[in-house]
Amino acid sequence: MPTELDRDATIYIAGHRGLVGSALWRRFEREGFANLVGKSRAELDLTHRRNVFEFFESLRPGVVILAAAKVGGILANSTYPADFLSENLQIQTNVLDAALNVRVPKLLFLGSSCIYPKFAEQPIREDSLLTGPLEPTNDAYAIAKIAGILNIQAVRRQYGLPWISGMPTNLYGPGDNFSAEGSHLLPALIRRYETAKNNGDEYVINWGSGTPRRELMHVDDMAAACLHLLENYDGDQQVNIGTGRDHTVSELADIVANVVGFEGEIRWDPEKPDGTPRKVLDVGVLERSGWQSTRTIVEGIADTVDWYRQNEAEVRV
Ligand SMILES: NC(=O)C1=CN([C@@H]2O[C@H](COP(=O)(O)OP(=O)(O)OC[C@H]3O[C@@H](n4cnc5c(N)ncnc54)[C@H](OP(=O)(O)O)[C@@H]3O)[C@@H](O)[C@H]2O)C=CC1
Ligand SMILES: C[C@H]1O[C@H](OP(=O)(O)OP(=O)(O)OC[C@H]2O[C@@H](n3cnc4c(=O)[nH]c(N)nc43)[C@H](O)[C@@H]2O)[C@@H](O)[C@@H](O)C1=O
Repeated sequence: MPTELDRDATIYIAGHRGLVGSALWRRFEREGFANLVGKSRAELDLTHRRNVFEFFESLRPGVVILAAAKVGGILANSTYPADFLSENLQIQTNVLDAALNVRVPKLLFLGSSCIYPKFAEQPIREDSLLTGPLEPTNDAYAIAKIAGILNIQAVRRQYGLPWISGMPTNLYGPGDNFSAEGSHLLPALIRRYETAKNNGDEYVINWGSGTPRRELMHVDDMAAACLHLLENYDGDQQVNIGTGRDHTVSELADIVANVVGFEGEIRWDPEKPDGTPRKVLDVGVLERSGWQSTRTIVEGIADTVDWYRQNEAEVRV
């Protein structure tokens, strides 16, 4: 049963300065929500349990979206698994417990497509969760996210609150982290190619073999899907959020090269991890609920390259 969110509700977007949180903020503002609340990590560190409880007791939000997490690309995840597991468990347990304490009526928890088994049948359906071993480069992060899904299901069962979970595919867009070592594929490529073009370099070196396939979604589409789910979905099972279309890393690199205008050679570094060979989501549940992604990958990358060029001095690196 669709339920429109009250445009005057107090909506706490945890992680509102990140890639996802800032896109959610833009989307909700555009849709007329008047009481959005965000706190930077410096203002409220979500690993500090007591502070998180006090914040929720004073704010008593009507809607919470949990987009705060320790996030990084394949190398960051495989180099710092203990940090990814511990910080994410702390952040989400504190936020979900504090939200339960004041009985927040609507809540969306965000995980990631890496929760699914490394060799899950493609496209990956929601019910393939916990049917096989995880991809080792991000298993610690994935376990924290799986705990979050179970936390939402447990609250629904024990307390009857209509909280939900969304599992986005790989995302990109304005506000991304463009760090050379810590970022995801697309921001890394955009910065590398733009720098190479500006420096007149003859070649760039990308990671791995270029053969893995990835599904990439523009973060503004993902934010629209999140609002849609909050208004149109009330179920126990996590919902995949993606486009349902994927490309090889090498194809994505060629698109970035074309959009940026880099004409040099592309080399590959086999010492860097490839990660899972393929993870394209089955987006049937999302589409049957009434939302579908329409932006093409070329449009999305062109938008992000424009944003990068206009904000190069301030991007996160
Ligand atoms: N990026 C992607 O490709 C994908 C992301 N997701 C999910 O989306 C969510 C958001 O990711 P994304 O926006 O990319 O990540 P970002 O790194 O861009 O943003 C994360 C945000 O979390 C905040 N944060 C981190 N640690 C703490 C803390 N201890 N206390 C308070 N705030 C904290 C940061 O705050 P501050 O800015 O103040 O430091 C930042 O705003 C995550 O749950 C992630 O799993 C899912 C699939 C793919
Ligand atoms: C969203 C998801 O993101 C992470 O998983 P991932 O999909 O493997 O992430 P990625 O974007 O970093 O890499 C995708 C592919 O791209 C190749 N690749 C080439 N060149 C660069 C490059 O320069 N940087 C990066 N990062 N990758 C590169 C790289 O070798 C790999 O084959 C999870 O850890 C976890 O955080 C998670 O949930």
